[in-house]
This record gives sequence, C-alpha cells and structure tokens, in this order.
Amino acid sequence: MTDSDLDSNLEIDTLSAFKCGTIAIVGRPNVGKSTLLNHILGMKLAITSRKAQTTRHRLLGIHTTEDTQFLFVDTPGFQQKHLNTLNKGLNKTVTQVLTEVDVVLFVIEPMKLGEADRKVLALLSDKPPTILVVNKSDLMGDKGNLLPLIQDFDLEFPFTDIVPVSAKKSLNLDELLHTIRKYLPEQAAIYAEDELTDKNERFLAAELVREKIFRLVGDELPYAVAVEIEKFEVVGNLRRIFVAIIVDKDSQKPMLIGKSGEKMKQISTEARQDMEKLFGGKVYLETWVKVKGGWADDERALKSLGY
Ligand SMILES: Nc1nc2c(ncn2[C@@H]2O[C@H](COP(=O)(O)OP(=O)(O)OP(=O)(O)O)[C@@H](O)[C@H]2O)c(=O)[nH]1
Repeated sequence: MTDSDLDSNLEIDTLSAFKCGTIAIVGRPNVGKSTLLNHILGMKLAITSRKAQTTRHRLLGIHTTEDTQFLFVDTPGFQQKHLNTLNKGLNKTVTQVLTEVDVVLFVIEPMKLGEADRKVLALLSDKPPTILVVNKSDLMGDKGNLLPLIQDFDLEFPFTDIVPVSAKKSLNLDELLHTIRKYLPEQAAIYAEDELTDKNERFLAAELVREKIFRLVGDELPYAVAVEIEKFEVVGNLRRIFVAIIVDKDSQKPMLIGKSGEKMKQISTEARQDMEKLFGGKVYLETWVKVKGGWADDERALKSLGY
C-alpha cells in the first residue's frame, strides 16, 4: 500500500465517520422556527418524551441520516414581561441550553435585524458555533438583496456560517444540515431511528394540547398555563383523553375559552386531529379549564406538573 493509498483511506474514514450532536433553534417569534424544524423532520412529530431521554436537555425532534443524527433541543421561550418563578427558571434554562449545545441556529427573516431579533441575539455567546439562518428566502424577489443584509449581520455577531433557506418550501435544507454536520462531534447515534414516535402517549397528548394553546392564544397567557392529563383510556382503537388546562387566575379563563367557547373548541379540535394522526386511531378528547391560584409561583406545584 502506498502513502497516497493510506491518505485516501484516511479521508474516506473521516468522511464516513458517524456524527451525532445537539442543536438549538432560536429567533424572535414568527420567523419560522417551528416550520423549519417540522420540515427538517419531514413533518414527523416535533416532540418527544422528556422522561425517556438520555441527553441532558429536553428533545424536540430527532433527524437521522446515513451518517448523522441531529438532536434538536428545546429552548423554552425567553420571557421578560412576567418574572415569576416559572419564567425565571425558563430564562436560566435558555441561556444554559445555548452554551451547552453543539450548534445554535439563529433564525431571522430576510430583512434588517430588529429590536426583537437583537434581544435574542443578546442571549448568545460565541462558544457554540452559531449559524445565521435567513428563512423565508422565497419571499425575496431578487437574490442580490441578501448581500447587503449579510454584511450587516456579520458586524453584529461572529456567525460561523450564513445559510438562506425557505422552511415552508423546503429550499436549501440539505445545505443547512450539511453545514450543521460540520460542527457535530463524531460519535455513534444516541437514539434508535424509530425512537421519535416510540414515546409515552400521555405525555405526547399533553404536549399537543400545550402546543395548540401556544399557537392559538396570544403571547402572554401560555406561561401561566399547564396541561394535566386527568384520564387516558384505551378502548380498542379508541383513546379517550381527559385534559385539564390549568391557569393562574380566573381572569385568564376567558382568553382560553374565547367568545362562546370558540377558542377552546379550536384548541381541542386541532389537538385531537394531531393526536389521531400521531396515534393512528380515533380520539375522544375532553378539555376544560381549571384555576389553581399562584401555581406558576409555587415551585412544588411546578414539579408536580412536570416542569
Ligand atoms: N413565505 C414563507 N413563510 C414561512 C416560511 N417559514 C415559515 N413561514 C410562515 O411564518 C409564520 C410563522 O412560522 P412559525 O414556524 O410558526 O414561526 P416560529 O418562529 O416558530 O414562531 P413562534 O412559535 O411564535 O416563535 C407561519 O405563518 C409560517 O407559515 C418560509 O420559508 N417562507
């Protein structure tokens, strides 16, 4: 075997080494973080059980390819308005998560950075490599417009890479994954490929209701809301699920329930449809709102609700 044979063998080894690591997706509301994750995961479920996981952080989704396992971790929303115990805990978690992952994706829309973007940017350190993901590139008519923007961004933060994508149209997502891969450590996969759906259904049902509340009710309420599965019965292919949505104060009830119960109905319908898709069978879902005064300030209550 010649030296050059050896070199090329080494090269093949490095190229095919399996990589596996954690990624956090951050950005101000509405830039398309969830859409991006859902499209990377191929519309598979973007949540997994927090109980059965072996990584330190709560996982949102796993994407496994031939040579890489991408573990997307949750960074609970950064809140400044209401600093109760829960929110303080969440803020601490987000900054901690952002120093512990292997790569951070900072997502923006193709326009100059605004105040809300800068608030998120202020949470980042230059420790894990941070990729600037310019989402919604499909909305940009002339690609040349991106250049002056990129020069601006470069001055604001030492991004390691800049990748334009369209999450909604699944454009350039392969390039993004390829860029992320560069920064993941070489190690074997932590999860089996089918792990994503092999989770506790009670937990997943609660997550789906929580997700709908986040989506359908304004910005302020969700941090004062917890979701408790009171009963979960399986009868043949039918699941009967009874869910209490817990709020802090009576005054928060109308926000959730909406005019003549419209909001609550929408939350339940959309959550039920997702559950049926996920569980592959019919779901009977009953939801109601319960007031538990001061729950967000009571650390013991938080623990009992799984925070
Ligand atoms: N045109 C276009 N719209 C997009 C794209 N990605 C996301 N959107 C839209 O942008 C809106 C916000 O997307 P989300 O994925 O909910 O944004 P998010 O950052 O997760 O928002 P929060 O949950 O509020 O933090 C939705 O209406 C998406 O359909 C894209 O690539 N192109």
